[in-house]
Amino acid sequence: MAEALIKSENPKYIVFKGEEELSKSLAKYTADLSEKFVRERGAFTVVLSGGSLIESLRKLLEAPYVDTVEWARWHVFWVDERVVKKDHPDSNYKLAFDGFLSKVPIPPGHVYAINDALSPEGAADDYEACLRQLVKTEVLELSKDNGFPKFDLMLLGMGPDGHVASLFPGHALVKENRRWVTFIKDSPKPPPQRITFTFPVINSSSYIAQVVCGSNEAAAVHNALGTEKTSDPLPAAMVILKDGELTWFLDEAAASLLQG
Ligand SMILES: O=C(O)[C@H](O)[C@@H](O)[C@H](O)[C@H](O)COP(=O)(O)O
Repeated sequence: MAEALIKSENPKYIVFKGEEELSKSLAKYTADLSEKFVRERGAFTVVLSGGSLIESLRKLLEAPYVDTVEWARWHVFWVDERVVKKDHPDSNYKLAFDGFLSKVPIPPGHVYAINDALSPEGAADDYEACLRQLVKTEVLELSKDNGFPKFDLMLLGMGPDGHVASLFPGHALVKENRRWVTFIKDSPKPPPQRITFTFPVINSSSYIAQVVCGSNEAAAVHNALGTEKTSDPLPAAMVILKDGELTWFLDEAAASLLQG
């Protein structure tokens, strides 16, 4: 069992000695939620991000999980995607496919990549239409509170500037409160053209794991999890679940500014 150095309940975060320990715990957390949702409703909707998160899922590809997880019940989405061809090195789909999805028996029809033939506007509309269709077929549930889609689990990363998904500090998109999926053409992190889930969708999730490793992110972690409230919070601090559970998975370096 992966040993946590620190566990905090409010805000909920777990600190691990290193990324290796974190990845073991993240695999168990994800497998446990998969089991719960498959039992409760016969499907598990999982939202991936890009970046280092995919590497941190590697323990799910090992025993016991690779054999025990009901992969056929998984439905996989992206919280954000770069508007590039699916075989482009910048594609979050390619990153996840090469490092994770190609190694487990998730039915290809349950993997919802963007339509890479479209413009950012078109790809965002198309992805939102895909989600609406999945609500009709009851793969995806809607939040009873606000009518936004309610995913079972989102696995999020965070950039050193405190961005989550493709919602960047100071960008107007952080205030989008109508669309489910929107687009950005001037992302400060390259490549510039992306689609992204909006905060009302992210914040309607049942569970979110916010996974952050490394000292480059320590200041943003401190800012997001600190007690000082600011009028202009980082996007990472705007992940707030009213009817769900957010857990931060941190390594010691990312958590280094939290104590003292
Ligand atoms: O488009 C992307 O780059 C990702 O989807 C993005 O949202 C990522 O999760 C963060 O940028 C953190 O990335 P790292 O884990 O690599 O720092």
